[in-house]
Amino acid sequence: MKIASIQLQITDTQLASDRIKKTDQLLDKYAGYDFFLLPEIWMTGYNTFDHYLEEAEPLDGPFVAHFAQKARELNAYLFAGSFVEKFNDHFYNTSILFNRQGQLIASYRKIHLFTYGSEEGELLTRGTDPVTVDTEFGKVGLATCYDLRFPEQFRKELDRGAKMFLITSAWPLTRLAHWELFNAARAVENQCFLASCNCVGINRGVVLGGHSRIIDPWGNVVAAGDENESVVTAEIDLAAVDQIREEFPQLKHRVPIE
Ligand SMILES: NC(=O)CCC(=O)C(=O)O
Repeated sequence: MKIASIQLQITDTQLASDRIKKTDQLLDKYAGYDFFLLPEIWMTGYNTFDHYLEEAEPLDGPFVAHFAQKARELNAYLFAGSFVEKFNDHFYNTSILFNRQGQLIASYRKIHLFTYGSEEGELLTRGTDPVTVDTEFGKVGLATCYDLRFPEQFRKELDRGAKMFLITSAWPLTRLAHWELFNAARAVENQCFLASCNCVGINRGVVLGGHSRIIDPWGNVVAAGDENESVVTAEIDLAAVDQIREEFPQLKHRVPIE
């Protein structure tokens, strides 16, 4: 599987339409790849909380339609990151995954909303269900940024058969050490691949940390970004998951703890 994590730069002066245009251009540049990732609430800007409600869209709105078409054009899986979803009178931080035909095969509403210096928890409703979904490469589990701190969500996804975690993020540079640690820990403890997509740039005074990663089930960082806009790429084979689980069967040694 050829995978590309599009580590977008977010600045306060960009228009949403320009962000989409730039993203389309970056995606087109990597046509031929099998799997793409984009960051968290990148169209609005994660820290642009005063725009959340006005820019929110339903799941059958233009944002989702646009990237369904893009996945179809690219003939690739596209984890288009997250956007502010409006459903009835509620708003969610919802990430979306399309298959090669442009079908929306999974949507995930962020469970652990971030409240530390963030308005996310006041504006949005939290999701309740972890999400896993089959792809032609194996089952993947979805998660969003702050979720990384909650290993039980990833265990649940593992127990549902996940072989790779896809993480969409807007994680700040000030806690880069935590980001690197949790990316690796979630991969190693579950013997899964993990691919993450973080943004870079300065959004409402918050310096975003980048360092998107692709990590194998042994914890090796196969590819990683820095603090600049870039596309982090790798070629991986999810068969390595079964191989490593067989060679080092830690998951068989779990003891139920009440
Ligand atoms: N967007 C987020 O969820 C930020 C999470 C974060 O900054 C942290 O966990 O630290």
